[in-house]
Amino acid sequence: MSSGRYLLHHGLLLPTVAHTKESLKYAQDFHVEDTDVFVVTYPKSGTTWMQEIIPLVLNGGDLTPVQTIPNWDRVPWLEETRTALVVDHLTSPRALATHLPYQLMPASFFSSKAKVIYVTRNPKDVMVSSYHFHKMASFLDDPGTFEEFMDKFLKGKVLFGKWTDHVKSWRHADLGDRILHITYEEMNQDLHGALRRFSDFLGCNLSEEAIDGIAHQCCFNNMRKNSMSNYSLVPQNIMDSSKSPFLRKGISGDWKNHFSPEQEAQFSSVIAAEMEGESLSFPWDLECVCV
Ligand SMILES: Nc1ncnc2c1ncn2[C@@H]1O[C@H](COP(=O)(O)OS(=O)(=O)O)[C@@H](OP(=O)(O)O)[C@H]1O
Repeated sequence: MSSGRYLLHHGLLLPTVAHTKESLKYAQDFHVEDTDVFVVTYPKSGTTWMQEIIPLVLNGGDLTPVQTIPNWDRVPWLEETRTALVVDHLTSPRALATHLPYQLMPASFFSSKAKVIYVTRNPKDVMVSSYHFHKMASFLDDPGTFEEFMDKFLKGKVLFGKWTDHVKSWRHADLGDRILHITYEEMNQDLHGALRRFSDFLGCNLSEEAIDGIAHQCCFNNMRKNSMSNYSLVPQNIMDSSKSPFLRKGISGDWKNHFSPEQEAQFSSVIAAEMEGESLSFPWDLECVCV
């Protein structure tokens, strides 16, 4: 691991391009408002998609924010350096994103009424997406071979630590009806249905017409064209989309194009062992590699 590119925060690896000790202290001391909405994800699980969706849902489908504000300022990451710079420009209800595990949320979050939407994605597709991201992002170490990256992923020696720890921390969150769990796969399969769930959860009462408009704006092909959301504003020497676009494929199951049967078996057995006793079921549980 290259020194200087990463820092450790409570044992979690974070990229210094976006996080400093000051930004992490800022996140810890952040004053959460009851009306805040947090989009929570393990990296590569659909964060950018939710940074498009949630402002639209909260604004009744008004396209202005997603057409004029880059996603990182529209729904800033709580733990990143930019939040302190843009938070005063957010209108209420504020939408914020975070990759933090539950226990590292700001102290004021736990006593607030803020809502959370937690998006989980098949960890195999998360790993594939992350692998390609490491190839195009110059501020991250080269991922090495797929085999080497899988080893790091399963050991949690990747951004924000182990996928299993992150998912479990938020599944055990004591938040009652303040939290909505959804999967990337459900969103991909039925975006309209997901939007209705978000609208109900956030009390937005969106019309079917508004939901149609939001679904149109948020579909992969349209988001890919939106310079406020496709990371094309980031200079190529920082994110090189010729190596891999940020909005890369946007599908479920791309892992089947990357894993050998042996890798799939090893990956599944490590994840299953770490999720044992959780009694969680996910849409991808019945999939296996076809040989
Ligand atoms: N609209 C839409 N539909 C379907 N899929 C989408 C959409 N927007 C983003 N994506 C896909 O999400 C993956 C990136 O994840 P994140 O946005 O969480 O990345 S990050 O954590 O913010 O770096 C990345 O997945 P992969 O394509 O598998 O690499 C993106 O393509």
